[in-house]
Amino acid sequence: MPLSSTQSAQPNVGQSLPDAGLHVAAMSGGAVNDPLPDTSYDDIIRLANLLCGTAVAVISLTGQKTPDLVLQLGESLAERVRDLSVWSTAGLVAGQVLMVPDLLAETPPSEAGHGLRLYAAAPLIDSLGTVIGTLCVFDPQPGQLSATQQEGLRLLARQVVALLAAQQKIAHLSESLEHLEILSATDALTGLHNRRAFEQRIRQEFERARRYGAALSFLMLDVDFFKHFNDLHGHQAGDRMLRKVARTLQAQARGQDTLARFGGEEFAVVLPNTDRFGALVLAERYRVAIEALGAADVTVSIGVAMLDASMQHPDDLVSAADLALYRAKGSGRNKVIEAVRDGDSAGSGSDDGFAGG
Ligand SMILES: Nc1nc2c(ncn2[C@@H]2O[C@H](COP(=O)(O)OP(=O)(O)OP(=O)(O)O)[C@@H](O)[C@H]2O)c(=O)[nH]1
Repeated sequence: MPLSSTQSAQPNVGQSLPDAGLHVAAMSGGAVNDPLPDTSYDDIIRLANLLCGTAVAVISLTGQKTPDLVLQLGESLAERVRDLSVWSTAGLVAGQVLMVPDLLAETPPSEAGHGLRLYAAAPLIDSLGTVIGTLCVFDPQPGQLSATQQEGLRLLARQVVALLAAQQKIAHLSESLEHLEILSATDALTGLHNRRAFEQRIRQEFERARRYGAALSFLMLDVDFFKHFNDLHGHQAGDRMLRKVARTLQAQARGQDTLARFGGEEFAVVLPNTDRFGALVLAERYRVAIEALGAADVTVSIGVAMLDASMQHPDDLVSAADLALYRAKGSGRNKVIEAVRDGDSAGSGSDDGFAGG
């Protein structure tokens, strides 16, 4: 990945001299991400050329292969730059600028086709004192950098290191932030969405469904007699069972559905674009899957609610499902019961539960 884009097309320095003022930036692949604008590196490269009166400037990171360097400088010159850096490790570590007044004098004629003669490199030294690369300048004319130019190049090299460090810090921070965001939306016990993430999702889906007239259904599930399970097997076994229930529900869920732990032994499922029949079928599938676990007779009761015109707030949908769940509990548990719908007099779905299929 280049630290900066080239100002013009890739220079073929193996065959012709680059235009005066041309600058090139290169680095070994993928060491840093891109949160800082590449123009920062462009500016440094431009400054290096202005300061030194040179034609080409390159930021090169060592330690890895440098395909971009090869691409931009040509095989033979890239090789030469690497060799020079190796030769001069001692000088570079001391922070000195390495200068070769005439590369031609040091290069076998067969490899001198790049046409660049003056070469000077300031080391990029990280906070541990390790040389991590160079900021180098090249020119088609042989020559020398003055003491002031060398000092300027060294200072610019320090700015490159500062930019790289800032870039790495930003990348690290954004990784941590991403991790925190995931953690803050996840239920620690089951790995499902937590209540907070659920509330955000149901709000979004509620608004979306009302705006576009789309179907939206919601399930509230509660593990039956879970207090008894805990009393019998202990709280830790209870935790394991909740994880198992969560995994089982997850295995049945579709990609668009949001499965969350609502609290305690209660789970919630938001079903976008799902009508009444689809929701009842899904709920029955969940119920059967938990029953089929055959684990210590663990079952779930499920209340099913659909968005209707009377509902003004996501809580209305949740309350409707909650009431249906209450009826499922009251009518024997291990049941799927549909909420009373707008316009129903006595409510739909008998308390005998839904027989899906
Ligand atoms: N192990 C474990 N138990 C929990 C957790 N959260 C809630 N519980 C338990 O779940 C039980 C819920 O009990 P109740 O609300 O009386 O309901 P129930 O026993 O499932 O009975 P019904 O819902 O009426 O079928 C309580 O004993 C809670 O302590 C948890 O994270 N881990």
